[in-house]
Amino acid sequence: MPAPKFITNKPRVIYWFRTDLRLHDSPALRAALDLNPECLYPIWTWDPHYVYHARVGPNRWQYLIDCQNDLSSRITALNPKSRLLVLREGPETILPKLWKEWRISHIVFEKDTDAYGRERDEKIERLAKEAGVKVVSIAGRTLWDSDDVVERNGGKATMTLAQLQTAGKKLGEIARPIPPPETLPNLGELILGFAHTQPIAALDLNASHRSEADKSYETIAGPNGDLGPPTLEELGIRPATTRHRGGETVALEQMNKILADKTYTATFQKPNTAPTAFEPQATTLLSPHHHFGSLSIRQFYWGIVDVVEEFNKSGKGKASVPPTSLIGQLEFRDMYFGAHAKLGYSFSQTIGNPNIRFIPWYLPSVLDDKTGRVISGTYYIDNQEAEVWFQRWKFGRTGFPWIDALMRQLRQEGWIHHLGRHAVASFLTRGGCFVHWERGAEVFEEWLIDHETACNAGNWQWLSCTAFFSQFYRVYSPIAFPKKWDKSGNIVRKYVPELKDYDDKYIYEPWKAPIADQRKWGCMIKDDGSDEFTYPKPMFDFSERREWCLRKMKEAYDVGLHGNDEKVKDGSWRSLFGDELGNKGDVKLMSIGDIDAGDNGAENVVTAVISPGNEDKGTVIGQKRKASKSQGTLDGLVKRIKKS
Ligand SMILES: Cc1cc2nc3c(=O)[nH]c(=O)nc-3n(C[C@H](O)[C@H](O)[C@H](O)COP(=O)(O)OP(=O)(O)OC[C@H]3O[C@@H](n4cnc5c(N)ncnc54)[C@H](O)[C@@H]3O)c2cc1C
Repeated sequence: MPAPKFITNKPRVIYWFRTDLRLHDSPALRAALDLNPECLYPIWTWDPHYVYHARVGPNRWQYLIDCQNDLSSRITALNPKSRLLVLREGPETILPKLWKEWRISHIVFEKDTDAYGRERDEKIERLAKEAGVKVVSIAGRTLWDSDDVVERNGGKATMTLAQLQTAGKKLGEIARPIPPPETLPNLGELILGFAHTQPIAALDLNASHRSEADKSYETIAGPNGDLGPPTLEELGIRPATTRHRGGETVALEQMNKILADKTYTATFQKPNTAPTAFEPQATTLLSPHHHFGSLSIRQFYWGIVDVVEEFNKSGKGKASVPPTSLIGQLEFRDMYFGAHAKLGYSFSQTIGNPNIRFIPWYLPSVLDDKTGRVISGTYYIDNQEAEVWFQRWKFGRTGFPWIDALMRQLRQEGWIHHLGRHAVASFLTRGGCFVHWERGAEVFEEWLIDHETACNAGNWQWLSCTAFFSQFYRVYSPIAFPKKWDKSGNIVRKYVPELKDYDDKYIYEPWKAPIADQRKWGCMIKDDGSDEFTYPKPMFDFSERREWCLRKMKEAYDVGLHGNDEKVKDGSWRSLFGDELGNKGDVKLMSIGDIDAGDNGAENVVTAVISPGNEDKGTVIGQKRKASKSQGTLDGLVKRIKKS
């Protein structure tokens, strides 16, 4: 295709916002402005991949919309004739039309090393080449370009902090942040005279969060025809419940407040921050801003470095250092990005991943026969009891108040402290339920406002001792661990209000309270109901489960298989383990979407019958909406959870 003709010789630029919803310290935006364009279109493409195939609950949707509205206002503050343009169409179809219609010469964006992001961008680059449009893609999401990190790590995934730090040293000093632009070019004319391509209706992993049908693809420019950011109503998504708000303005305020507390910033040590603290929390809560790029990681990094230098000179004491310091936290983030950048899709799953130990967890994922990738939200229910434990864990009904408080905080607010994440992840996997870490990672994907594939998958691997960390005998107690931080259990009183009047002595172990006291404190510990006057008994004996899990972990470590071993892929691993797991049987269920996240949750349970003998290959021979087979105790549990 011949190159488009331009009226002037100046570039006409699309700036494509994706992982960088900010104006400050954006190397890619700077590159776009350095082109000295005749016009600049700041756009966001409403990509069906994220709308339907990534698991996103109401709180993260709201956070994204907050970021978009704030960005749009900040753009308009610099140029009243400009704003963020949200185009309700996927990038692969809309961009070629825009290039033509708007006579675009360049498209500029922040580099994305996520597996899907890379695949999408490769396609866009091909299409741009065909259309004679120049592509400028610049790293800015991490301290160092993750591809450069991998290269300096000998072409390997960064699996330890030391590897990241060594690669970082070779790459040299992290660039200082770039100041925000003082002006922005005008938009070009906003012609949208082309046909709108709507996505093909496919499986919607977020259906359970919608109270109405998604209308976001009805028109290209949204209900007001102004290309403004959508609302939750337009998406049909239920209202958000989080108090955490997104956007560059809030992010910068939050960061500046943290940096102004020089002692906190300089002496921060992650293991000394209380996971039981919630208002205010003990750590920075900047992770969702880093995820959406509403706060530049380098801006924060250099802010910390400057404070640390000043603190060390002040004679007030010695600043903390990695891995426990704030800089250490940012380095961990880069380490996971380096691993993900190298391994792509296989980073976030066991099967096919050479770095992940194989543990025969319950509720393993179903794989796509063609790609070998996990089909998000689908798994084998190979053990009914484990499925019940998993659902009880997810909805905060385990009977262990510490675990339930955290899981309810996560669902309600979309953020929990790092050590809280440790506690619930350890409990679900190697320290209690022995459920696959991929199940937990999916729940986090759905509910976290800071969900980041690299960090989520990487940290779940760490906590389940499948990669990055191997001390599986270090298990978090759901009683002794929170007691160490908060004897009176304020976090439980806040998020498990049934127990708010319990005495400190029983707050983490309410089942031990005498019946008369249970009555006096207005909440009976029993399993046959879930109203505000009852709270369940613990779903298992924790000590017994811990011992059982430790035995299984030791066995798996001794067997020594990894995600890329043939025995793991073909299912013959079973012959190497004892039969205690019981994950055999001829009919398996898998569920797509959510068992129960809302009123229509049960509608979204999908069952699939797996042909006997094909369990390991994941061959689905029949699939239909709504459970066709009684799920026994599971149904009862779902009903009880819904009632609560
Ligand atoms: C099971 C599990 C799942 C997790 N999933 C995610 C996720 O999806 N997205 C995410 O950003 N973090 C994730 N984390 C890492 C960590 O818990 C959060 O980044 C952190 O709690 C965010 O709170 P904060 O901003 O107050 O962190 P702070 O302690 O204030 O740290 C500052 C920044 O450093 C980064 N950071 C800190 N710890 C980590 C870490 N362990 N790994 C990667 N980056 C880190 C974050 O960007 C954070 O904002 C997960 C941890 C666990 C154990």
